Amino acid sequence: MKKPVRVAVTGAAGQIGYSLLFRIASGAMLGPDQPVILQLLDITPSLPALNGVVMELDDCAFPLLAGIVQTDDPKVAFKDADIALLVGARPRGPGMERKDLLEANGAIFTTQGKALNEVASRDVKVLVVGNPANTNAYIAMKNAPDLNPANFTAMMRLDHNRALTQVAQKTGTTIADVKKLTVWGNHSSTQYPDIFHAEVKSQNAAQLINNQQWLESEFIPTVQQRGAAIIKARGLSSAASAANAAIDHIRNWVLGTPEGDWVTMGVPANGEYGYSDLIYGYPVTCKDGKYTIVQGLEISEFSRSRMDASAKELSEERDAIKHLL
Ligand SMILES: NC(=O)C1=CN([C@@H]2O[C@H](COP(=O)(O)OP(=O)(O)OC[C@H]3O[C@@H](n4cnc5c(N)ncnc54)[C@H](O)[C@@H]3O)[C@@H](O)[C@H]2O)C=CC1
Ligand SMILES: O=C([O-])CC(=O)C(=O)O
Repeated sequence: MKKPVRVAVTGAAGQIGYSLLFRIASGAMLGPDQPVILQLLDITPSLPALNGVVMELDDCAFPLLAGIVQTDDPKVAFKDADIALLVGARPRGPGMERKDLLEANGAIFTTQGKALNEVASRDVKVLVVGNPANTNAYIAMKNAPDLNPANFTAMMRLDHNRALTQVAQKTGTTIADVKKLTVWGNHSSTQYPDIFHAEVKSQNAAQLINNQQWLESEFIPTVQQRGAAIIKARGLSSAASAANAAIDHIRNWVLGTPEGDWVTMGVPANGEYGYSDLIYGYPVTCKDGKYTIVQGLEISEFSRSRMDASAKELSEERDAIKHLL
């Protein structure tokens, strides 16, 4: 039996938490032979609801679930954590952009960055889901100076998965046929889903689809606005698909990406494609628990202007949260 992995999840009593915890405990994230200890954090008023979720986890009798911690103290939740999923934060409502949440949510990531810095495993893999995810990840990273900045990531995988489905549906293929998509930039309406390097059954996706009107007027806006469309339809922001994307992100980071493909992760930019001091959505491959940004892709003017616009928005968000660093 392998040693259990400690997985901290914040906002564990919320709607994403409810879709996420059961799948982690069942082995969907780290594999069918990997025991986990769930270390669950929520705010004090949500602890009774969290206790109800823990009762349900107990009632599932998951063979891989080696322990559960429930707490309102980040230093308890993050103690020796190997993986930290930072979900707990306010969601947006209709008519809001995700960056409108910075004021309400930013400070959460100062406190949690400091707590991770103090008590988490020195190799902790952090995924920020709470919005605005990229800038919240930046805040947490900057408040954890003793940890490797590379271990702080933001969730762009939902955008990546949304783009995969749009391309598969357009080309009448299945998800397994679509490879090497990228969603550059911010998890916001400026993100840039890029099919110019993507492949459908080994053919270049942009050439195969060959429809600039669809690309500009349908594909890109549909992916950019999908979160808002879900809020409009459901009255609540996406939860099951967000939890699924978090599981995909961590599974690939820990267990690797398949040969001949890559995924999108929001990771610290250190000059790649001209961006730095941001958490930016890049194509990455993962191996042995480490990710590597795919370098050297040719970037057209069409792509560059969109990638730059998203970087500009991220640098504006960064300027707005200087007081939290
Ligand atoms: N990056 C992405 O692709 C996506 C991000 N999100 C974001 O994820 C976040 C959570 O969404 P939901 O689960 O739907 O919201 P929710 O409101 O259902 O749950 C949030 C939970 O976080 C808790 N919480 C609030 N402050 C906290 C703190 N300081 N520490 C620990 N827990 C805290 C709340 O008590 C609540 O239980 C939102 O910010 C949402 O916008 C949602 C979908 C996709
Ligand atoms: O749109 C929202 O606010 C929730 C979210 O991040 C998404 O669904 O991509």
